[in-house]
Amino acid sequence: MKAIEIKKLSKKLDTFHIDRINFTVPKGNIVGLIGENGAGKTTTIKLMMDVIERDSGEVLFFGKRLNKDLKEEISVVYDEINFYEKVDVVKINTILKHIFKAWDSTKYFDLIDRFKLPKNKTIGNFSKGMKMKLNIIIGLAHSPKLLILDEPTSGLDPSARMEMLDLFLEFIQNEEHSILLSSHITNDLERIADYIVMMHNGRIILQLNKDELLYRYGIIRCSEKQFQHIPKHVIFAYQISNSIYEVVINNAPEMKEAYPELTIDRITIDDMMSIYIRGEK
Ligand SMILES: Nc1ncnc2c1ncn2[C@@H]1O[C@H](COP(=O)(O)OP(=O)(O)OP(=O)(O)O)[C@@H](O)[C@H]1O
Repeated sequence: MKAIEIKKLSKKLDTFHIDRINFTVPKGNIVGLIGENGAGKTTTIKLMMDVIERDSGEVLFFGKRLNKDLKEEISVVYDEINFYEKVDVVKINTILKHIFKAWDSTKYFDLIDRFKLPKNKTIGNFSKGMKMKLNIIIGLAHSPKLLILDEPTSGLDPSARMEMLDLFLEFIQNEEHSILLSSHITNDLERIADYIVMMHNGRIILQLNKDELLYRYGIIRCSEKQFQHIPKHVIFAYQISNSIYEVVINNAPEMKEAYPELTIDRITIDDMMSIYIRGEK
């Protein structure tokens, strides 16, 4: 079962084009959507949720088009909070329990305590990180099956980030829950994501199981002469700095056997993205 299935989703904005993107979020999994600033991650999420009207393509949640009932089962957390400024967390509970059918006040206050958010301050006096935590807590307290998070950890300090990642892992434990999470912090995704979807210039350039990605992809640092021997079809991207070629390849295990003289290092998702963005394809 797929929690999300996106088929040929397209949208032309002024100078930017979301170009026939396809990807899926399998139920019970965490999918990390990564890409540089302006790659189109937020626009994609807004198109999925009908916040922006799409030109073409289809988005299915649990096999169905978005409707009122489905919206109850999906939480979308954007990286901004803008309408709760004058109230405190207690008042938010009072408001939202009347809005969401499945609002869980106990879960909400448990998480408020767990993340040490003050009960006596209005949200306008919260720090950016505190607002971000609150946003995520609200997202979880209306008991969704699917959580969609846009840059959820970017304003958090390292210990809060780790705690939030643990919370996401707890959320998917029952195998009925799924997460789509956009982030620049690829370390976070390496830690928790089951699948990685890479976006660049409004297109999906790669989607793969994370373990397979880290197993299959590798990085070769070599001379130009050695570079000429690397079969072109295994090259994902490369860049040249100070006459050293840094080459991202898509079949490290086979290349290690075929070219034992080459040193093939493990790759990070950061390296992959930055060489793809700055280098040659
Ligand atoms: N309403 C709009 N009208 C015109 N262009 C837009 C609109 N919204 C977004 N864009 C453009 O779409 C592109 C993608 O923006 P988007 O916010 O989706 O990127 P992103 O991957 O989420 O970036 P970031 O990591 O910086 O948040 C940008 O070039 C942006 O200027």
